[in-house]
Amino acid sequence: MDSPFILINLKTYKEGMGSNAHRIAAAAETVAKESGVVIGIAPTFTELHPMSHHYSIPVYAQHIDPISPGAHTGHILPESVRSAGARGTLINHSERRLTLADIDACLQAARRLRLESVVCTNNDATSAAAAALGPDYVAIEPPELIGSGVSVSKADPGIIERSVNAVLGVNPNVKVLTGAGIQSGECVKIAIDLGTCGVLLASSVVKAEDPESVLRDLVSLI
Ligand SMILES: O=C[C@H](O)COP(=O)(O)O
Repeated sequence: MDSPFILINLKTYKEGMGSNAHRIAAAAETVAKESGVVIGIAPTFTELHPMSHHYSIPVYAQHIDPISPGAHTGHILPESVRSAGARGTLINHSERRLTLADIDACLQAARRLRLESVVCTNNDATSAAAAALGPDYVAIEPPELIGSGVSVSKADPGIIERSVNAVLGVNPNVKVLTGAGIQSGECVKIAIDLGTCGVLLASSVVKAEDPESVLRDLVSLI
């Protein structure tokens, strides 16, 4: 079995920018080394290269656009994300939704560039649809729990279980993450016991006064 995976999305929180982004990345690097858990970070686009340059942890983009190099303005070019040192990318985050056709085009770009793909979904039906497109990961996140402080692991374990079954039924090579309100080692353990390989989270780490101690707690039961 692969190592458990924790992916920290810094979103556009002010607490996740500049020196704070470095503080969180350094904490993630320390805790990953101590625990053997893979901890990745998804900073804002302009901080992809500083993060990939300074830290050994995997760095992910928060989004790519389904475009190739050419006459586009104000888009996120998958090639630029790759050359900034990203290991992979989120696709279709709840706060950056795409059409199914665009998700497919983003996945083709990710495969072409050898970027790991994490397609976010909002329920088990969309998890199955995403799995049919063959991403590396599907991340199931009930939108109403995102940033709520209420953990999907405790409030809605059924959606995790149903999504794991839906994804594995469609494509057993796709790994499942879950997210929304994840804040403790107990939340992570429940998610893993339900068949996911880890979690996608943001506010509990990004807004913490001491991100390192939250990360230590998150890995404590796995
Ligand atoms: O990308 C992360 C998710 O949207 C979860 O956010 P949250 O941990 O703040 O609920």
